[in-house]
Amino acid sequence: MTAILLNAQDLHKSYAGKRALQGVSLSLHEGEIVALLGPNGAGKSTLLQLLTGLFSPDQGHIHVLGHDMRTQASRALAGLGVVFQQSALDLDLSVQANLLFHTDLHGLARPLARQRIAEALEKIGMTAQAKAVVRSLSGGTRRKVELVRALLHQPRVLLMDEATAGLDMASRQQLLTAVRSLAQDQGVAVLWATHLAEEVKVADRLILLDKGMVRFSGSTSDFMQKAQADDLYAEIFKHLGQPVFEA
Ligand SMILES: Nc1ncnc2c1ncn2[C@@H]1O[C@H](COP(=O)(O)OP(=O)(O)OP(=O)(O)O)[C@@H](O)[C@H]1O
Repeated sequence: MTAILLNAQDLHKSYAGKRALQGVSLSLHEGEIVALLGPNGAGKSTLLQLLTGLFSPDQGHIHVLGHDMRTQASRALAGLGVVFQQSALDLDLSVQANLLFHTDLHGLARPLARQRIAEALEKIGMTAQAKAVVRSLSGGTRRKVELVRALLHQPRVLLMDEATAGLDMASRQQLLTAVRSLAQDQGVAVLWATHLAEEVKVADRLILLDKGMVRFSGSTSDFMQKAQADDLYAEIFKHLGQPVFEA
């Protein structure tokens, strides 16, 4: 059995009395990609906000690499890389300056940081753009910088919230391939909130959230069977499109 890198137990969160999460538990194992699905308002963003330490749950616990998000936040956060839907880049700074800002936050020594940044940019063919101001880059290129940024401190867990928003098909494919190899080659555990069939396809497991509760956790084939008997699954199934389950 592979190691559990992230473990969330019985998470509850309400906003002004409105329940957004009602007892959500999940774990992410080394090297697996888990797709997080759910209709609008299901609680996906809330869950990711709790997992990334942005907010505290009203009840429940989150451990990253065994570190409690509440009492050992900096250790827990050191194990996490995050790509949010909204950009975390400063548009008026260069690519390099943005990346150095992130490595400084994580306490990486500058020589090591510069080396990692140079290697990462080379890998995605962006060496020539290291000095470019982020505002001058296309949306897709900015997303690639976001992913590089999220990985510079070499986290063991990667959380992605609709991370391919705004990418064209080719760029999305590149990102999928990069994430797949992170999981396979480096054992990174990935939680990927998405609405896109092709992203679900690379997942090892699906978690379906609805009305703040986990309605399903399992393989795509199990999900498919449920879709034949349950309206909610059928709806998600229809929304994602059948090709996702043919692979
Ligand atoms: N800051 C907030 N204040 C009040 N209610 C909120 C807040 N954030 C989320 N909610 C409510 O909590 C519930 C869960 O919302 P959340 O954004 O987590 O869902 P989601 O699955 O990410 O939805 P979407 O797919 O539309 O982004 C919704 O009913 C939403 O209206």
